Amino acid sequence: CVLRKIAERTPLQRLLEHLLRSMEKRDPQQFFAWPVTDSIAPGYSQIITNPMDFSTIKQKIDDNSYQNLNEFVEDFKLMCDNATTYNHPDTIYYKAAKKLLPVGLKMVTPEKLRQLRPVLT
Ligand SMILES: CC(=O)c1cc(-c2ccccn2)c2ncccn12
Repeated sequence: CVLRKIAERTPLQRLLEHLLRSMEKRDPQQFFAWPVTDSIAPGYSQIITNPMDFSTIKQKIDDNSYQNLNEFVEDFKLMCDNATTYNHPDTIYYKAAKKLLPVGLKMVTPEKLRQLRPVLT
């Protein structure tokens, strides 16, 4: 029906949504769920020129903005790097980012991705 175009998912979108859900599970306090505001983080927008968070990644998946897996991984790394740039090492946000980065990167190793194929096709 031309009026209600159901958003069909490409295989890449299905892979990225699966990976995003897995990464979000490793952020139970939802520190990375939403954009960081200047009200909760003074001067944030002056210090962090390319902000990134899970909700923005989700929107980019839905908008089919990622051409490949690497662009998605780059945004995940950017999100974690922003947190270690803005926050001091003794903060919960810095420590959470330091823990989340390797966990997220392990999800996209060739070995892990091979295990995924049957599930996602
Ligand atoms: C990710 C990050 O840098 C962050 C998340 C938060 C945050 C996230 C959810 C609820 C409250 N704060 C935050 N607060 C102060 C300074 C930095 N942050």
